[in-house]
Amino acid sequence: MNGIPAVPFLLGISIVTFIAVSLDRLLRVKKNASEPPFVPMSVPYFGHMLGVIGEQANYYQKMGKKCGQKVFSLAMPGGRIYIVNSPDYISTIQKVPRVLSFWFIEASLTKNLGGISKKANDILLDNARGDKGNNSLVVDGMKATHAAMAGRHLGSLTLNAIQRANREVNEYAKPGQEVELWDWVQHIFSLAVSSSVYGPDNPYEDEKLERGLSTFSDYTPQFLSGLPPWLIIPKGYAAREALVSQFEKYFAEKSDSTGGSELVKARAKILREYGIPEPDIARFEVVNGFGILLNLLPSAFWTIHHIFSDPQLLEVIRQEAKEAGLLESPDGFPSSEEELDKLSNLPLLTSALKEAMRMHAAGAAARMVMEDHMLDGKYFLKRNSYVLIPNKAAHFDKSAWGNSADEFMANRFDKSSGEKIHPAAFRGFGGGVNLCPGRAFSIKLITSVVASLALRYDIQAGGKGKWDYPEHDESNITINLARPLKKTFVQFVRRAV
Ligand code: HEM
Repeated sequence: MNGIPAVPFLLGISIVTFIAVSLDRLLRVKKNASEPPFVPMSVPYFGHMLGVIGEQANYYQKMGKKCGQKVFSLAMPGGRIYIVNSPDYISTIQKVPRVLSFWFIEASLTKNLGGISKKANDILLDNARGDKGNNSLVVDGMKATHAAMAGRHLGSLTLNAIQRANREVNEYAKPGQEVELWDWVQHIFSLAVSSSVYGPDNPYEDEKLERGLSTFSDYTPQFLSGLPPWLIIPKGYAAREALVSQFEKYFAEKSDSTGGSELVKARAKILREYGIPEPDIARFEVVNGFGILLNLLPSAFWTIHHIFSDPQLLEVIRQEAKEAGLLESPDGFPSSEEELDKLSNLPLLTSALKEAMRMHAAGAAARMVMEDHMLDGKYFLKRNSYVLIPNKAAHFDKSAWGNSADEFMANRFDKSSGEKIHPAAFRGFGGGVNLCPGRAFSIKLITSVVASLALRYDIQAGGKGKWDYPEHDESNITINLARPLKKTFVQFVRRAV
């Protein structure tokens, strides 16, 4: 031991070994032989975590290709996540919603995301696992939401949204004026949806708040980290608190019961019945904004982009809208609940919307494993782990969509085209008991605006007159679709009808 004293040297070795063994115990995943195969990683313990941080949901698809498996495990420090890239297994997952739970995830994330009080969080988490019977705030709240978006409530909600969209389109589709399409879409659709949900005192009438919801949601991972948001993400925190303060005013002035839709009334009612403190109701509603608004906006954007950038498709959509009788409606928008039926006669436009949602999917649906479970009798899933279902993987699966999976085919979802679609391969609105209750509303609103635009306007791309592909911004983990990365400048040109 030339020059190095033996005792400190051995002590040093022992400390390093002790730390290494302790870290290994802490970070190593004890695998069960029946778990989905684990994909090896290049950086010990942290490789997959770094991959997910760097590439988000695209990393899951990459690992699927690397290991050649549709169901696989990624070891994370101290745990694992399961990735399901197969429509067949998605169907299996949907059959056990209480064991592989979306509702539990929603409940457990609301505390940090919405900044709700301890009392509200305790009420929300009480029986969120479902082991004390069937009732809990999260399940009863979902049931109330689904009921408020069905039957006659759905008709009035949809009509109100469409009428507001009509007003905004007339105001903001000014011929000869150049607008940025994503900006325009966000404005028209945010106001249409939020005014129909919240009524005359709609907090999102203030454009700063309307855009603030996106800003708030962009910081979701940081909110979920549990670190003080006012310190680490002052911009996201300020955006959330500005919304909360406007919604506190909204509920304090009873704007929900005087002018709000059945949806906002039903949700506030169930929160009050469970004893949620009044200031927390505003916080719950701000988080609900993600579901109500954020997926709808890119769905509308990509539908408009695909249709108006393709003159042949636009012409067929125009013809379809005429045949559905929309030319006889004021400005091409249904003006009564009976007239909403006209929107059911737009099979190609409805198909093009779903195809746009398929092509531009992002993110992943998440489920929590509530108890040890054998998926389809084949794969062992360990309690308290996450199952992730990347939307893109299902949407581009060639075994489900055929060789045209990578192409935009406007009529793919039109039943008359004869294409059979795997029941779990389209994840646009989720599936099973968690199927989106806003889907009929969203489809009618978007198809209504696009049909009216098609009948009344041409949309010309600015600059060189060529529609460029604006590419994907997939940075927001709460949105199921990519937002456009680059700006698209356009001009509206009135047509003679
Ligand atoms: C184009 C617009 C929309 C898209 C793409 C969309 C997408 C989705 C998806 C993918 C899910 C399932 C999540 C999962 O399984 O992990 C979902 C669930 C949900 N959506 Fe939507 N959504 C849209 C509009 C709306 C609207 C307008 C509302 C309400 C006004 C809404 C309320 C909900 C709710 C409450 C759930 C949870 C359902 C449950 O667990 O029972 N969505 N949505």
